[in-house]
Amino acid sequence: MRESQNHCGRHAARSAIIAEVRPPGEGAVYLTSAVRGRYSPVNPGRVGDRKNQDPQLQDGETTMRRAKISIIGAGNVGATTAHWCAAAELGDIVLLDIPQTEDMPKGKALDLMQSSPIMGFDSNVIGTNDYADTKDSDVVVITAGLPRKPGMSRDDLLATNAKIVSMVTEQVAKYSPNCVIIVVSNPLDAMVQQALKVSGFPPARVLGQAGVLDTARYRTFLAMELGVSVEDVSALLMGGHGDTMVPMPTCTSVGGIPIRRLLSQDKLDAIVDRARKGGAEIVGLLKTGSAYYAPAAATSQMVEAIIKDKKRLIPCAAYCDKEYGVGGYYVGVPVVLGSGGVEKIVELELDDQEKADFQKSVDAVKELVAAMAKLLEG
Ligand SMILES: NC(=O)c1ccc[n+]([C@@H]2O[C@H](COP(=O)([O-])OP(=O)(O)OC[C@H]3O[C@@H](n4cnc5c(N)ncnc54)[C@H](O)[C@@H]3O)[C@@H](O)[C@H]2O)c1
Ligand SMILES: O=C(O)C[C@H](O)C(=O)O
Repeated sequence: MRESQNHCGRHAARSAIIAEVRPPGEGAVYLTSAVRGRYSPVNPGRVGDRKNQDPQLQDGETTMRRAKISIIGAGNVGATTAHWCAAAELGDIVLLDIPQTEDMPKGKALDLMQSSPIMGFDSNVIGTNDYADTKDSDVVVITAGLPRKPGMSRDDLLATNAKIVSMVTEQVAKYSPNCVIIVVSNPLDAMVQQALKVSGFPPARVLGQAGVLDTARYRTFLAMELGVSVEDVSALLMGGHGDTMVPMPTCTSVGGIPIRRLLSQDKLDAIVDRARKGGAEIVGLLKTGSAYYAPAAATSQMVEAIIKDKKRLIPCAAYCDKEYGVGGYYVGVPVVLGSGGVEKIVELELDDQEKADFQKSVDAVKELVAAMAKLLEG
């Protein structure tokens, strides 16, 4: 085993039970590593649900282990998300694709594992075509589905991807009833709505990735224009993951300086426009598919927020009912993301222009969801 091959002393110590802790009201929890997985600070409740996997444990004792992340769809976004998650040692990773892809997910997983001695991570990565291997995941990322090609809009993927996301979600919910689902497949806002419906999960545990990516694009273009570090650019975009997404100049600052004091309205408008069309720009360059490095980085940031219960305040596609008066749809809003999934939707006072733009975006999402319902009925 890898454990015994390197850093012998460290691993020898790890393979023994290294500590015993008793969270209030729970049985003994043994912090173990090599054999049963390292203690993960994440989701102790969820991890603790998997009790008695070890026959040596007594009733009520639990085994802590690494967090388990399953990624459905081992294509560009899925495999790259696995890469970022493994490199950040967020947990053990299962990469799943359809049987027609045969051993492809296994090949990608093994390749990633072989980078671990160089990159210095101990996450276990497996590839599979069998949902049984995803059992009891803490987080499941759905990237299954077609990407668009030049000349297509994300909405052109609706019919095919709605069916794929429905089939995938059914299996995910069956094997990991307590997980948090992050949907990435497009058209995003409709796909995450479908995942909510099929999973039957509470809305807090089903969310979509779009806002982190869209905001990252906006921040990148602002940093490029101003010649400053991206780290100093703080920003927010709201609304659906489409051309109607809503930039929020009032929530954009660089080193604490409001953006309007640094850039003319014309320049800001041009940057906003480029961010809105950021996905299409990459599709036009790649020609064979759509962006994946930045989408995967965005997704792994969300996985990290959940796994590490970080309470990140970031934009995600979250189910909004009364919030912002949306009325039961997924749309990009700022949320607090932690081990419970969407733990809070942050409601901002919008100015008149922002309100009108946001409503336009919500209307586009509603139309898409209605079109999906028709397609799935037919
Ligand atoms: N939300 C976002 O910000 C965002 C960003 C990038 C891409 N996307 C979307 O993510 C999806 C994936 O993009 P990609 O570039 O990885 O595409 P890709 O073609 O490289 O990979 C998709 C994978 O899904 C697999 N798949 C298809 N049906 C499946 C099923 N029923 N079960 C399991 N796996 C299945 C395919 O075999 C393929 O390996 C696309 O819909 C794309 O539009 C969304
Ligand atoms: O543009 C796409 O089709 C993929 C993704 O939604 C993106 O924004 O990069």
